[in-house]
Amino acid sequence: MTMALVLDNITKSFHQNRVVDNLDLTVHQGQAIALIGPNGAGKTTVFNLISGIYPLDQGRIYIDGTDVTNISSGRRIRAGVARSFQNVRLMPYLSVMDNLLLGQHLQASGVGTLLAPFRLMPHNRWREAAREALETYDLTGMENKPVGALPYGIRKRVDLVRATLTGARLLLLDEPAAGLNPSETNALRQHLDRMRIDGMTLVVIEHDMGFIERACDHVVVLNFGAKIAEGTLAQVQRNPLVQQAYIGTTAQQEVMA
Ligand SMILES: Nc1ncnc2c1ncn2[C@@H]1O[C@H](COP(=O)(O)OP(=O)(O)OP(=O)(O)O)[C@@H](O)[C@H]1O
Repeated sequence: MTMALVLDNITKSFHQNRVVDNLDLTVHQGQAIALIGPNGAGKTTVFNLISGIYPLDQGRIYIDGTDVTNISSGRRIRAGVARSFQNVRLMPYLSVMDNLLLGQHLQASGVGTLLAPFRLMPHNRWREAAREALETYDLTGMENKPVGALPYGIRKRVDLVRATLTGARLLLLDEPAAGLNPSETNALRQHLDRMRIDGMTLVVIEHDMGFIERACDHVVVLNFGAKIAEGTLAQVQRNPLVQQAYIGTTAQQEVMA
């Protein structure tokens, strides 16, 4: 099975604070992994390390078998990593279509980027791909609407479509279900399943255990930057180390449910 992501013994400290501690993680292509842990456990930092925002202190990161440890954030995007943030980062005054085209434009390199402003070939091809993706993700008819006027759940879905259009094969999702109502959450799960069928690999930071149970097949638990458990959600919920890590936290009830 192809390994979409390998974290090989990665470590990161800020000043004297070891935030990611000798972390090993392997994610196979098409898998959806949840990264959970109490506040401050290091989850966002792991995303920042995978996407190349911060350099590692130690260890190596492989994406699709390629060692990306020393390559820039921009080149990692071209290597197939996309990220969806908790606060949707789209241009609110631009239409859905323009946001999607902008995403494709920023990701592209070489001749395509040069030709795009002149509305030559790649631009039309991108527009066609964007239209198809909008249809696939149940957003038909939305292309001319300004993003800022759309309900939050729809904006999040547009953000997901933007990520798929970058040609990403590994998607890092930061609390994708936060702020969604139950029917939007259900639709999100179905869309993520579809992305996986298409070969996308997902790593998800999420606090909603019900969502994790339905959307992810493997759960990794961090505490103080170290992996303390992994397995199915039921397995990690039964783990005494996990229960101990969450004691006294606001998420205690959810994790031990
Ligand atoms: N750029 C930085 N400089 C210094 N400390 C940082 C930096 N980024 C993160 N940290 C620290 O690293 C630790 C882990 O933070 P991180 O945001 O990765 O945790 P988290 O598990 O995502 O938490 P949460 O669930 O609250 O979002 C925290 O103590 C945080 O203060």
